[in-house]
Amino acid sequence: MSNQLIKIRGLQRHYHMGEETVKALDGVDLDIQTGEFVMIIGSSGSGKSTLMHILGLLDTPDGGSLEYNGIDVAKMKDEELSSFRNRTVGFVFQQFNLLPHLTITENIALPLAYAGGMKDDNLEVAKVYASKMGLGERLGHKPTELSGGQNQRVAISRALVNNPDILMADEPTGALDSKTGQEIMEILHQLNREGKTIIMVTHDRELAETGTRKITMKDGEVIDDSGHSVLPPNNDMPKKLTENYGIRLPQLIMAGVREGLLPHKMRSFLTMLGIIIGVSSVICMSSFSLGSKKKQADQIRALGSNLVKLTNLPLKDAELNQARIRGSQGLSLKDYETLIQQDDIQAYSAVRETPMTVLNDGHALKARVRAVADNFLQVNNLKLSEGRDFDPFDQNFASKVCIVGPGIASTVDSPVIGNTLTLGGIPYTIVGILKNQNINLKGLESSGLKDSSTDIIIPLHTALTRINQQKLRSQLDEIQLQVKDENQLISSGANISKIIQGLHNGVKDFEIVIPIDLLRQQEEAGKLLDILTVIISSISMVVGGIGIMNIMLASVRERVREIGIRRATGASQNNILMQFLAESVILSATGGVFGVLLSLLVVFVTCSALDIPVVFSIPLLFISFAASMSTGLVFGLFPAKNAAQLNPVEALRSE
Ligand SMILES: Nc1ncnc2c1ncn2[C@@H]1O[C@H](COP(=O)(O)OP(=O)(O)OP(=O)(O)O)[C@@H](O)[C@H]1O
Repeated sequence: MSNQLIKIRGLQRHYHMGEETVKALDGVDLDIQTGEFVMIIGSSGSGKSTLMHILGLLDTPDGGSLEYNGIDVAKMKDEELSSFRNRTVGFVFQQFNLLPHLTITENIALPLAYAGGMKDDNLEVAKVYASKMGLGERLGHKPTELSGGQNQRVAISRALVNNPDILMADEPTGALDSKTGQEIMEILHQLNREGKTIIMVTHDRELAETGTRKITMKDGEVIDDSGHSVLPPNNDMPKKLTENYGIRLPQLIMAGVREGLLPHKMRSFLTMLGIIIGVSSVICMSSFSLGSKKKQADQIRALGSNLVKLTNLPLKDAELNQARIRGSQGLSLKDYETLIQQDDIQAYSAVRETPMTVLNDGHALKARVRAVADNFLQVNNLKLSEGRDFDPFDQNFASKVCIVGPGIASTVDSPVIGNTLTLGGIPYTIVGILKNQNINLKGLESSGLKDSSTDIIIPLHTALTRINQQKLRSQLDEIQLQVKDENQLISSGANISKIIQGLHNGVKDFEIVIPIDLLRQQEEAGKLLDILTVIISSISMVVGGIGIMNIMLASVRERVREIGIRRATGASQNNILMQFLAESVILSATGGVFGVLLSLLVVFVTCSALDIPVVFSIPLLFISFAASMSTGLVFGLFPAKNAAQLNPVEALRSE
């Protein structure tokens, strides 16, 4: 059974700096066996650290070969290299390289997280290692609260936590006083006795003698090698270099919040502002628009749903003469009687406005007198608060009766029902009072709907038989038809128009008004505003996204060393990419959540103040949130890629 662990042939690492080439390693041949404690010594700049970094797969050589247990590392992909750093080798550095914002336990648990372990289990394992190193009292502390020796123990615990075969230590006692240094060395010797292969770089000649083997380097070459120590054969199977491996999503999100958001609260908030404004403005504008449209539609329905109205077109005298000559009398009872025979009509009425003086007990009243036929109340969605509707007798025998709006009723002595009003010099008995509709008609003028509060309604037949008709004036001012199906309004309107054109010998002296359709047309016109809102919100999101990209680039720059440490403990390029991507998505998604919450607040407050119904487009809430997340994803990709592509050694060396 072979003891051979590492085989190096002709290893080279050259740095090109302009014209000059620095040969950090220049053709190194070396074999290292399992269980050795190899001390690498040499003057400053002789290539010791470079060799260690290449052995630890933190750096790649320019030439030569490196094999671990017979496996050529040049053929390994990033995931395999990362898995190797995570499980087969543990690093201990002169400057400890601990993450300052993590506790001792979390620092020790870092390689376990990259090995895919569950957070709670990882922390338990980390505590065991910390206790073994005498750090049991310091588990919740941060590295800045510990002494150098204690920090180095933490680093050793972290290097050991995945139970690697090899420990690589670069000047592990360099930053410690001699007594603490001796304690650390004692730990390393103990680990070597327990079977770990240790490769250590040192300047200290005395320390160099304490290993089982000493290698001396100069100018990138091995100039002296004390040779293999006699070791028992190794029967352990080599560790598999790749297994199920990777950091879990909840840990990634937690890390994103703790390391990306919380340490820089103000900066994060300001970065989110673009997203918050974008998301909240699009939701608010859509809710206001939906709310006011709903309000108008509700009001129009309250004033009579499924309504198609025919009115006389206001024509000048000459045009009116022409129309009469061509045989059109304007809207007439004949038109009305023809239309109400149509199958798609469920209720109908005809109206003629009758300007008359109205007297109540000798006092003039400001009122609109309307003579109406058939189902006027039903078609106009009017209800009576008292009394009765006209009956067929009233209509057929031209009764002198009237129904009054609540505004008129309030001016009449009670009991109002049975009282009389004088219309055009003739007394009319009040038989009914209209219920107050409580509708604010502001904004609905274009729909042709009017408030009926000051109306006085009399039977159409009464008006046509008792009141003198003006010359040229058409019989009816308005024909109101209630269509069975709201969806058929437009086609019914077209059909009605065709019939009347026929009856009027092609004279276009009438117009068709469909209040709900008018509203729809207004909505169509309002779409431009919707598009504008979406464009402005998108611009805001892009600005927010650029802000996120900027901050993430700054964050990557600030955390280069952290990236190096993570790579050394087993993070793959993909892990780093995901970590920074998670941070930017968390940033933008949090902005999205704030944006949604802000819009909910603004919409509730504003709509209550303006008496507009609160309407949210639920799909839009989700779309806005998804858009904010995507912004983080898209704009976070570039900084995250930058982070992932950093060279681990250069990242570790950065200040
Ligand atoms: N990124 C780099 N770019 C250019 N030259 C480099 C780089 N890294 C190392 N070198 C050079 O390679 C040579 C070997 O460096 P290395 O760090 O391996 O030496 P060392 O023996 O570990 O030195 P020390 O004991 O001072 O840490 C040095 O001359 C160094 O300047």
